[in-house]
Amino acid sequence: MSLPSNVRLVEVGPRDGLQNEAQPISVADKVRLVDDLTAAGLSYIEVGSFVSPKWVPQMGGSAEVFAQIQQKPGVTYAALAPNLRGFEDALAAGVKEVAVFAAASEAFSQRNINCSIDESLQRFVPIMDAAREQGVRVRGYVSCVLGCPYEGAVKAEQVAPVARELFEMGCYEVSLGDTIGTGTPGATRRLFEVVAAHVPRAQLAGHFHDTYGQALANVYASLLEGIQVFDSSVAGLGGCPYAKGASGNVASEDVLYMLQGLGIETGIDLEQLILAGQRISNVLGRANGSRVARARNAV
Ligand SMILES: CC(C)(COP(=O)([O-])OP(=O)([O-])OC[C@H]1O[C@@H](n2cnc3c(N)ncnc32)[C@H](O)[C@@H]1OP(=O)([O-])[O-])[C@@H](O)C(=O)NCCC(=O)NCCSC(=O)C[C@@](C)(O)CC(=O)[O-]
Repeated sequence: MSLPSNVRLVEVGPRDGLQNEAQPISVADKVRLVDDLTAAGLSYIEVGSFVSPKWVPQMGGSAEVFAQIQQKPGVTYAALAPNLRGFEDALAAGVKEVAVFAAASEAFSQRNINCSIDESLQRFVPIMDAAREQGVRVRGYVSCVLGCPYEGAVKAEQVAPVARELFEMGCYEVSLGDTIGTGTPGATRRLFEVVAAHVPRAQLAGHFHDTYGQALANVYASLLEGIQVFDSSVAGLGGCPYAKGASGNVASEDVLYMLQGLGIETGIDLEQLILAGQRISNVLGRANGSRVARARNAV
């Protein structure tokens, strides 16, 4: 299969990135991050989550963040919603696109959202109904597609029915998450081969964490499988509060640099993206997790 000429990056830094931070991050800093990402030309930014603040305190201020960001026409500003309550709160905050999240592993589902995989899928049905009524698009996630922190190996055959269910209930796109970053390019290719028999490739996305240093290689393996949408996190921010030791998402700057090298168009400005990543890294007081940004900033 030849490489695509266009790729869409879904910037998850403000949500997947910041949700795992122990230190408080002000609404103003979150807003500035989202505005910086908009300025860099991202067309899709996951801004926050409408989940229980007892479970993920860092996402508690998502409504305020939505109220203060400068929304640019044509850019999607999305939020996670785990249940109807979250969906309604998101709607009240003016959110126009939400994401629901399930898992391919029972143990992870229980730890992350306190219910079984089946229960979670049933919980999404009223969200889908309400979203259809309100004209809100819904994206779906499946976590632990290449490994689970509690159950170990996860087979592609476990992932496919969950992805299909999300797609059939109305998710326009299903993002497959390597939550703990254990996947390798061979396993990634096989995953997409198996899942693509149930969900069209054009409706699948890759979401790779870099815990084992495989994320960029897995993005490339996915490109070879015809996947054209990738979730990434500026400065490689992130982790998952329910996956101990999980490191950040693949850094947006690193994915963009690779895509530019492959002649693949994204519409994103690398230098502006590096500025956005460095600014939030300074706020967090930590080293920038993007190798491209570190190299550029060292020059
Ligand atoms: C799903 C629940 C709420 C179930 O949590 P629960 O305790 O089973 O829910 P409940 O219905 O029994 O409610 C308990 C309390 O939460 C409140 N509540 C209930 N719903 C909401 C809501 N929407 N917003 C705010 N509050 C809410 C509810 O009102 C109640 O409050 P109390 O009476 O105790 O004061 C909880 O488990 C939860 O919020 N989990 C979120 C976990 C999370 O955000 N994880 C990270 C995102 S997933 C991820 O990162 C993976 C991904 C997507 O990036 C892909 C990958 O890498 O794999």
